[in-house]
Amino acid sequence: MVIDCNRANDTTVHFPCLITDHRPLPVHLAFRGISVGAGGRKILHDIDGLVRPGQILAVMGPSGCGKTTLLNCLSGRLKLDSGQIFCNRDPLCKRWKRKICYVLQQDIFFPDLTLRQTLEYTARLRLPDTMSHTQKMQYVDHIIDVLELQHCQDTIIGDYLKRGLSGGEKKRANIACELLTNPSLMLLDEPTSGLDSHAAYSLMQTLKKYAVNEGKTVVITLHQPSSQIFHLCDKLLLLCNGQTAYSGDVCKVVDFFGSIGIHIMPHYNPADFILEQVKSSAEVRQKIIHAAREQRKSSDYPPELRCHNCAYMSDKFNDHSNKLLPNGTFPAIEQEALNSMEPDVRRLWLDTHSHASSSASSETSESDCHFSWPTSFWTQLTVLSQRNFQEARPRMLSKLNWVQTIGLGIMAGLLWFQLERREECLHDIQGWMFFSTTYWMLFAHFGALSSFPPEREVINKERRSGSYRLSAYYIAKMLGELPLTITLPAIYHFISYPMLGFHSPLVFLTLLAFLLLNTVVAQSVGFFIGACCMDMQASITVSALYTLATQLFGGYLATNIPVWLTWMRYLSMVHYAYQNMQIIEFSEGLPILCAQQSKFSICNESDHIPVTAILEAQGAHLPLWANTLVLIMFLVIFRTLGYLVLRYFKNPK
Ligand SMILES: Nc1ncnc2c1ncn2[C@@H]1O[C@H](COP(=O)(O)OP(=O)(O)OP(=O)(O)O)[C@@H](O)[C@H]1O
Repeated sequence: MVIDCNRANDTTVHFPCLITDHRPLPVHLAFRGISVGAGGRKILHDIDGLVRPGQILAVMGPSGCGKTTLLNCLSGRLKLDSGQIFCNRDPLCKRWKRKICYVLQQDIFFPDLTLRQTLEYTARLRLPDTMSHTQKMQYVDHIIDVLELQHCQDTIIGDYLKRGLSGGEKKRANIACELLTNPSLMLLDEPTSGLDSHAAYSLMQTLKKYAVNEGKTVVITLHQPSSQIFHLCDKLLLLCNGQTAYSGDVCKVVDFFGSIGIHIMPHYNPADFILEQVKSSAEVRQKIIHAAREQRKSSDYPPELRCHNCAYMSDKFNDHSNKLLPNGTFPAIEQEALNSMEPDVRRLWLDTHSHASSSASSETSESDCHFSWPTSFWTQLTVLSQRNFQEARPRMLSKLNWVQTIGLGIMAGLLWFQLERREECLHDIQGWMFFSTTYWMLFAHFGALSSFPPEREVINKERRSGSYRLSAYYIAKMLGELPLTITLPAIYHFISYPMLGFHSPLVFLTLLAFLLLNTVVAQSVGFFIGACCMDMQASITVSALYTLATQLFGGYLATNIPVWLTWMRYLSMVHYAYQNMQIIEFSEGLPILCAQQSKFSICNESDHIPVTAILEAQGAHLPLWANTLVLIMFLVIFRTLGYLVLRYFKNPK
């Protein structure tokens, strides 16, 4: 049920009409003793932090100090060497991970979709099937409203080649996509970088209002905030070489530095001041880190982060705590721990566990422990097919591609215009077939190869956030792009083949079918190589080698292949399509008349050359059905291999 969500007043940020059942729990986030290493060195060392619903925790520090690494840990994407992360005193588990959104530093989108289309597809994929389409669209409207994106909702996202949204609008779009899932905890990696001071402040203000009004918990990394932005944050975690330089209230940081003899000059931006200190001499840095360590022993250090509270935060406790007793109370050990909590934390903890317990008896209990997809396979397949079609259309059917196809169709038609059915013209008829199959093989292969790297970025981002199944994406990609893949070769065939010489509609359509099958197979191989090679240069080299070998062994350029190399012919996809086109073309219509000085021995007994003699001259023996079967096997094998590579070898962590 959608409840009416009128603005309380003009200044209130109003968040999506919430279905009461889906209103997420506020999150009290605490992390303690986080240590992480990579590449043989420690990146984060014993990091603590705490942030409550409605608050913003700013993570600051010089470049390379470990801010992004910390967010990766908090989102659950990076395994900790040691330390603990708690949401409402629950260890971070799958149930909580689904309530977290992570806005990456890079704005990764499909550049040809408009902002509105991007948000609509995200909503259709990530909001549960229990919501109607209208409700999902209402969510989108509200998000656009909240993030003040109305004026650019129909602008394409754009990239460095096509102008689209501005940098600030892209950042907001990035955040909007994540907010659509109505998360409890938001992690944002440098959302203000690259924005001018006004855009950065305005974005931070929106986030602040959102956090306060909706009770969201926000963790944000900042590089060099203005003092206005700095004071919008409630908590600060200052990092220095992966160690804590300060963890506490923003308003107390200047006093903290003052207490160790580092005083801020009047009218100085405190954010600039503290960053300068953690970037200064090793001696000063050590002094600050030491003071931050001492700060942990002080009485006003949050009790949640102190070690003597370890008992009630232990995994053991939390294992038991998921079970509310039948009489509605908790076991004695937990009751004792509950009494030691601050009132607001206790309330959140009780909410969390009563929610977990009540849902334990319902259908949703499974999804609390195990990951479940927000939408069904069918929904994912239909939405992704539509999105793939819409996203790929401007790229695959661009004006330039149309011009190229029509121009080439006319050129091929004129070059091989109305060829006679004589042995002297045989090589030219075969030339048209071979050219057509190899050209469309290259077009589809390199098209798939070049489109995959940018698309992979978006897919990886969406897979990391658990938006859909890989299988749904994979099938949708094939289905969504199929009409686009076959359009241009079909247009080429419609133009060039009748100019060459038209026998019957059946021959025309069968030749077209093999041309298209060959194109789709080539696209599969391109997709497979694109999925395997992360390096574009390497994938181009592998593709060039394969497609050139395919042409050389296709049966047209070289017919006297050394015996020990004949097996290569069977790896050439063009070979099969080319053979089939010959079988069809030379079996129907007028026969090919022998030349006076014929190279075919059969011409001693007959005045025309049968199709079998033409194929034998090339050393080809497979019948039509066998060539077709091999082409289909190529298609199935490369599509399956592409899926397996993405599923098991290029699985984003
Ligand atoms: N997988 C890895 N292997 C080795 N070193 C790594 C790895 N990941 C990160 N690092 C190193 O860890 C340090 C912290 O990286 P991180 O990206 O967290 O820094 P950051 O504070 O977010 O930097 P910036 O502000 O420039 O984005 C860097 O020195 C980086 O080179």
